[in-house]
Amino acid sequence: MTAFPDVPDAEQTAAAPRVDSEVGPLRTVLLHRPGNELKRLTPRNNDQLLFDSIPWVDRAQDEHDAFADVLTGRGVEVMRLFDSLVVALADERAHAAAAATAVDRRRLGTELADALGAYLSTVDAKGLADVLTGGMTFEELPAAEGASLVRKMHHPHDFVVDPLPNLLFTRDSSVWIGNRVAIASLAMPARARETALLDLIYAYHPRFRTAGRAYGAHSAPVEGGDVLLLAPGVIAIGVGERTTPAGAESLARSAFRDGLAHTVLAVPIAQDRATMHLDTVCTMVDRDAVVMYPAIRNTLRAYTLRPSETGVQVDGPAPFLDAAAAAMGIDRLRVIDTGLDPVTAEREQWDDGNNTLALAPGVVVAYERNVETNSRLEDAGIEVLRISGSELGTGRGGPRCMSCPVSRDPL
Ligand SMILES: NC(=O)NCCC[C@H](N)C(=O)O
Repeated sequence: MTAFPDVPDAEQTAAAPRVDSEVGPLRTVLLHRPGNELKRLTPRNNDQLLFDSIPWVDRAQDEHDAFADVLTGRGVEVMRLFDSLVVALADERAHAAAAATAVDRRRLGTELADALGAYLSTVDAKGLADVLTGGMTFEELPAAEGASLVRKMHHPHDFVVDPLPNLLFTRDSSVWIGNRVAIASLAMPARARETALLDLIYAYHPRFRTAGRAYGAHSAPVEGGDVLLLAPGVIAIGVGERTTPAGAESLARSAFRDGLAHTVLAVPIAQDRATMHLDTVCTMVDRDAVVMYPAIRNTLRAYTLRPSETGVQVDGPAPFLDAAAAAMGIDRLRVIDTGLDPVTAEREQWDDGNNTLALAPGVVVAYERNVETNSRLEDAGIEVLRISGSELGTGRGGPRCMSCPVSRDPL
């Protein structure tokens, strides 16, 4: 007898959502193949939309397909965000809620807001997903020409619905901790609407129907790129450009309350674009090893949070590597660093050399361009599966940023 009669058998036998570590064998991952939203990027809007240059979209798609192929070639089930969204939007409650998230009344005024709402209510799930991800311009809004001042005063290429080019970085918008999913609270206005889409996917996609939630999109800012599951029960949370101290504390409280963690390390990182998330400077490559930007190796510190009878006990700060090893119950965390000389290290850190995605202990996906870091990883016994990322990298994210693990086997 199947647990959910209306859920396809293949999905009922798929790995249950659960992630307890960074390196447990990866079973299922959520990716987003870049689509029309990347075609919206221009030299006028790329900074605001958090891209460093204008990607060649066809090539970015090819690179992403190759990334997905590496994962499927290693037995990983790849779920795609766009397809998952279309499945979720087939439910009319999700469709109505999604359309509402796209209508910005403050920007559009009553007449155009109503026109957009009415139009979106008529499009099918795929058409709505296209607008939600790729955005819509004033000239694309198929409403009757009225006397709307808003329409007259906007350029036809201005956005009625903003595109979401950073959906590519599925790591940041949601994160699985144990058997619960935390919808992130994204700090940058250009990404804020992403969480509404993830919220709908997790609420209405049959695969996630029974998934419990941790934390919440309306809480203080926390982005998934800052959240590292160092070991079962041990979470490191970067605090910098994106995740705030209040966000880290509140995620820690939520994880303690739900029994998902016994220790949380809050790790201050520089509030710069180059180090926007903890996973831009440090990712796990084995049960007891990280690849880390050498410039921070000796200065990275951590506050240790543990549940206490009165709430949460905060100790430190102490050197990150010591605090992490102590929390993980190991003698020491091995460090493989990015390049020998400071200039190479800085270049490869910028190009996401530290941003690896572990498929299993000692097996990672990395951008091929970070030659020095990759060879240092191999010297340390790590298998490196190289992918090209010349176009994908224009959004400033690597293999870890572009993947949200949904299921990993226990270590
Ligand atoms: N975890 C990550 O470091 N994600 C990369 C996000 C890049 C994106 N363009 C952003 O600025 O948010």
